[in-house]
This record gives sequence, C-alpha cells and structure tokens, in this order.
Amino acid sequence: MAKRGTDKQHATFAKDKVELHVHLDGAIRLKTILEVAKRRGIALPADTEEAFCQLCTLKEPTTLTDFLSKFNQFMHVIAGDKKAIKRIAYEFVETKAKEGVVYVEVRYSPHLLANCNVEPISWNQREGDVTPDKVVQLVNQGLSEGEKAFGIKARSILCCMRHMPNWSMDIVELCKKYRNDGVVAIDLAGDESLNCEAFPGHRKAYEEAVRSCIHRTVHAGEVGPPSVVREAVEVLKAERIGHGYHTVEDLDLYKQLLEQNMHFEMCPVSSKLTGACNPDFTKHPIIRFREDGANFSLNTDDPLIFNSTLDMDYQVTKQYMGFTEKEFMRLNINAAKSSFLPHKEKKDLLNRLYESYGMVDKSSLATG
Ligand SMILES: O=c1[nH]cnc2c1ncn2[C@H]1C[C@H](O)[C@@H](CO)O1
Repeated sequence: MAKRGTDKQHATFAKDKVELHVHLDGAIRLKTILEVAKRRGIALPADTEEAFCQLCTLKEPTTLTDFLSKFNQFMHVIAGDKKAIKRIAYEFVETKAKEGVVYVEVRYSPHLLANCNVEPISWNQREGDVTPDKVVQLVNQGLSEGEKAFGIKARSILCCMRHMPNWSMDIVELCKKYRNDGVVAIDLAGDESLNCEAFPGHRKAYEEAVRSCIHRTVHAGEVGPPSVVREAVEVLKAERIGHGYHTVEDLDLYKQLLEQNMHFEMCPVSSKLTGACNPDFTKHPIIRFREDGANFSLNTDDPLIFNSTLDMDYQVTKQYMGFTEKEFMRLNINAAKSSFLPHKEKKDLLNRLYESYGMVDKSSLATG
C-alpha cells in the first residue's frame, strides 16, 4: 500500500525534515501487527491489512476519546513482546528515513507496553517479565539499530499518561537513567478532555524533571481549553506544547507564549480527525500561528490511526493554508532549534538543514 509522499523524492517538501511529535505506538505498521499476532497465536477480528486497517484507522472527524479507543485494537499484540517492541522501533526509523526526516523525537508510554512492574497491567495481558525499564531498553536498541541502518538520528520522549498519575515518577526516573542512551524528554499524554488539572503525581514528576534538567513537553490545548496550556507552562514548566491549538482562545496567554518563542508541536491531519479543530483546514489555527510568526513544527502524531504520512501534513498546509517552500524551511529550522538535542548536536542538525536548503545567510529564516 504505497501512499503518496512516503517516498522522499516525491514529497510536497522534498528536503530534509525534522519531526518532534509522533507516538511510537501510533506509528506501528499494520503488517507488523498482523505478523506478530500470527507468531504469538493472537486472534484478531481481521486478518488482511485492508480489513484490519478499517478497524484501526479513522476516516471522519471524531472525539479525542474515541480516537484513543483505537489503540485497543492492536496494543495487546505488541505489548509484553520483546521482539515486537524492538521491531516497531527499528521499523519506525526506516519509515521516517523514507519520508525524508533526518531527525525525529518519538514518544511512547513504557508502561503501556509492559507486563511486569506496572499497576495495572494494560490490555488484559497476563503478567510476564517485560518491565517499563525493559521496554525503554528495547526501544533504545531498535532506534539505535535503525539509526545505523538508515542514516538518520532518532531520540525518544517518555510519556506520562493523564489517567495514570501513579506512573509518572517512574517516567522521570527512566528519563534520568536513559538520558545518555537516547531519551531526551518527558511528556504528558492521554485524554485531556477527561481531566483538566494535572494530578499531583504528574506535578511531582515534572518538578523532579526540572530539578534534574530533563526536558519537558506537555500535550495541552489539543481539545482542552487554554487553561490546560497555562498550567503546562506555569506549573509543569513545559518547554514545548504538544498541539496547543486552543491557546489562541486566550489572547493574553497566546501573546505571552509568542513573546517567549514557545514551540508548538502542530499536527494538522491529526487535529482534524480527533475533532480538535474545525475540519475545514482553511480555518485552521495554524494559519494564525503562521501569520503571527509563531515557533511551530509539522508532525504526524499517530500515522497508523490517521492512515497518514508526514507528507499529508505538508500537503494540507500547502493546499489549504498556502504554506510555501520558504515557510517549510523556516518551520523545520524552528523545529531543529526547539529540539531537545544537546547544543553541539543541535548545531550539527541546523547545519545539515542549512546545507539541504542551500541557505547562505544561515539566520535569516527562523525566529529565536
Ligand atoms: O493526540 C494525542 N493526544 C493525547 N494522547 C495521545 C495522542 N496520540 C496518542 N496519545 C496517547 C495514546 C498512546 O498510547 C500514548 C503514548 O504514546 O499517548
């Protein structure tokens, strides 16, 4: 099933790209799920890619809660299986390299893929020996082998989940333990529409992240109100905002974040299908962010569930929002500048982009 733009030469923006917001478990290949299910003897309600695709993907806008329920279709196949966990990380890097991504930060919840040392064990799994710590090791191995095989750089972000505040301290400790092994930040994901105020468990984890100099991003203002974004910035000390579309509904906050050069990880295709934004792309808040010179990136979020590629996100912003090649370059430079890489590696990444973009004056296009 070749999708338009999975091949970097024919992409809407056929130059080096940076992606900062994509979920590993929302980017698994259908083929892999089917093969792993077969190997493990797990019966699925459909046994062809086409039929299983119907069950996992969204075609029409829905709610964030309904979108998140799609993970129930396949997570039990991958979770708790060491070979599968490493494989999805490796294949993820291959997919990104094919899309022309040269640097990616991929996020996931180690707890949701574990079957040991986690309370409760997700997806009705029986207890096994795959701890959240083991999951991180396996993903690190898969990413690192993928980097070598496909010649791009991949780092990871570990997710706290909004409905599981008791997992969050583990997450920050894992971020600390694996900070020299590819883990660059902490995130808070999950259903923002169910609870708006971050539980003390999340707050404590983020306080520890600040103390330990662990980088921080937070899903906020995706479907939730601007108050969730304010809390992410003021309480959780987020350095980047995941999505953040609804920030524009609080003009003071929006202005403040523009002045701070806050980075917004925007996911246009996702924002339509999760019901986060008006499905008419010509009315999308990204247009406002662009006009105001905001610092943002373009990302896929969960390409498995949206049946999408990174090119589709570039395609819709070009077709419906009038993004130009120059704007694509600018936003990728901003993404590189807002990445959670250490200074020297960030500089190298920026130089790689400047070279790819044939830029003489290296500072003229980006903010910050
Ligand atoms: O767009 C999203 N918003 C909030 N949570 C999300 C989104 N996409 C995926 N997730 C959740 C479901 C995954 O299992 C989890 C970790 O990647 O993060």
